[in-house]
Amino acid sequence: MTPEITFAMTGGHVVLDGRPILRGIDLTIRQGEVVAVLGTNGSGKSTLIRTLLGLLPLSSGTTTIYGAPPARFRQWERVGYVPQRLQVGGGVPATVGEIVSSGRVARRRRFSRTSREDKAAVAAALEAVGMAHRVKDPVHALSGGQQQRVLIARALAGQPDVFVMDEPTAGVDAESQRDLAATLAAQADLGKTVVLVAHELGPLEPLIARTLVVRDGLIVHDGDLVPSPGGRHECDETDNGGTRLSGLDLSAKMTIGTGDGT
Ligand SMILES: Nc1ncnc2c1ncn2[C@@H]1O[C@H](COP(=O)(O)OP(=O)(O)OP(=O)(O)O)[C@@H](O)[C@H]1O
Repeated sequence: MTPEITFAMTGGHVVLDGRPILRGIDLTIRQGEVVAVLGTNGSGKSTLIRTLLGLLPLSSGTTTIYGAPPARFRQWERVGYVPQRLQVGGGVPATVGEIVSSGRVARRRRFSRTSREDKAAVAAALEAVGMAHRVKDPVHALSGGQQQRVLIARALAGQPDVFVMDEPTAGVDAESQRDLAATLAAQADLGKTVVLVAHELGPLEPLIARTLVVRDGLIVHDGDLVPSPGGRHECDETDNGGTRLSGLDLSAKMTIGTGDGT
């Protein structure tokens, strides 16, 4: 049976502040795929994943999450989003435990109390990112990399069907990157979809089955990431949309680590 379609975008254009940022994206991601979105700063990677999630509106084209346009999508418990940065509003100091527990909200019935299942999922997620010992600490007392791990735990706690991660390894130390790779490998084995934006794949690289390269708001490559003799990585040349990219061109534009994420 063909896997369910997680995301489908057709002719996706996004204009921000009068500037075209996405300029015609056609993309289908099926359940169980592990996809890396690569590209230079400002190429449109975050815009693409935020638009897939309905956080930014299309100026033209269509996009769906599990078959529904974002505005009509109701199964948010199926989606785990890890944004680039932690944003805690209201000036109230939230603890690590509270942030991770908030990942369960979409799963809970309105006004229902935290269940044993909720507590177990939160504890397992904190354990997976090595932050269980900081559960009572305010998130603002954590380093950037630790905050990133808390955001990953929040997504894990929700036990979603798809993880959408915007630079999940940014600022995260090598050991924690390896832990994340192991965690995501286990999720992929469970048939979860993973879409992640990265500048350096590091230990995540063996998981990646498909690579999208975004340049100037277009997907200029959709396919494998192939190792180059120099130890760095570059994409093969069967790109999408008629733009032919040489490996040299790409590796000059992107830094894709090959080693332990250091
Ligand atoms: N809210 C916004 N209003 C106006 N322009 C925006 C907005 N958000 C992003 N942009 C612009 O859109 C372009 C693409 O930004 P985006 O964040 O998608 O890039 P990116 O590929 O994720 O970059 P990075 O690797 O630096 O995170 C940039 O030129 C950016 O300045």
